[in-house]
Amino acid sequence: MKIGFIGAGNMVRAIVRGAVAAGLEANEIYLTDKSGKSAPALAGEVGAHALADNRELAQTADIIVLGVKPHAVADVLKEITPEISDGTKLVISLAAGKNLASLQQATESNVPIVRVMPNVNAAIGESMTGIARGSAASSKHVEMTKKIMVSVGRCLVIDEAHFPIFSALAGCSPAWMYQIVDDFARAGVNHGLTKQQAVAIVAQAMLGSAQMILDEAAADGATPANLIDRVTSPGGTTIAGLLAAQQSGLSTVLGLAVDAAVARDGELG
Ligand SMILES: NC(=O)C1=CN([C@@H]2O[C@H](COP(=O)(O)OP(=O)(O)OC[C@H]3O[C@@H](n4cnc5c(N)ncnc54)[C@H](OP(=O)(O)O)[C@@H]3O)[C@@H](O)[C@H]2O)C=CC1
Ligand SMILES: O=C(O)[C@@H]1CCC=N1
Repeated sequence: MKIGFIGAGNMVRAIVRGAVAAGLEANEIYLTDKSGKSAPALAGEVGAHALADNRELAQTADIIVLGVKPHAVADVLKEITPEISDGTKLVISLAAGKNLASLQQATESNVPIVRVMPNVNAAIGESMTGIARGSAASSKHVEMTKKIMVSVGRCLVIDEAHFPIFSALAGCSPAWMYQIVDDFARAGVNHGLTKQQAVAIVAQAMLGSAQMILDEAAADGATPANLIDRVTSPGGTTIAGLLAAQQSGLSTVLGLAVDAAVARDGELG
């Protein structure tokens, strides 16, 4: 199965690197870009092929992944429509905010389209990816999409109505997690650690905490709130820090970040 990626930016690089590391055949991957630089660079790095234009890519590939920014998606779909209008090729869109109806409208109604929301942790096989099926796509197309995305992390087939919140919690949140680590690390620097020491300490704490949340939920249904109670000794340091953070609006701030991302998602469509 030949997979063509239109766009070779941050998200496509993450998926291609992760998928090739997981065993996807690089020789079956085709890439295009706008500048003529990023696709050859990525192709050279992993052993894939860079092609000169999107129509050639659409002719060549069996699965076409739209990896351009949301505002460019409709034009790219129109450009490749002559190559995909017979409905034999699967189109996968990564674009935030572009719903299945608008994607379908930008091409022929029989073209199978699957909408996907991955995240950049795909590069290390740790994406959390949402998948929704378009009106012309079959369960076989969903399985084909899952096969690619499972190679770079966990997948959930979700109702398309949940894409905006999924996009905030899974697509955007890595940036927020990186910000949280950076903020904690700066506080560590303020207390005498080097930035490198502080980042390593906080990143390991975040990694271990995420794994605990998943493992404990699977083992006995423990929630993050249950885990918090195990750390907060009565009269201790953790409860002092937790209350200070809550009094300064930590929960409100995180909720506002999610609300802003969901609102912006609605504007991109
Ligand atoms: N970044 C992320 O964490 C996530 C992104 N997404 C979605 O993925 C998509 C890509 O985002 P991201 O990778 O961050 O964006 P980037 O800006 O990093 O990459 C966009 C890519 O599209 C290429 N491009 C632009 N126009 C064309 C065109 N007409 N034909 C071929 N290639 C073109 C650019 O080429 P060139 O390199 O030459 O400029 C670039 O390689 C977006 O729709 C976004 O919503 C989804 C989930 C997470
Ligand atoms: O910021 C964005 O629009 C994209 C979608 C999710 C993560 N990055």
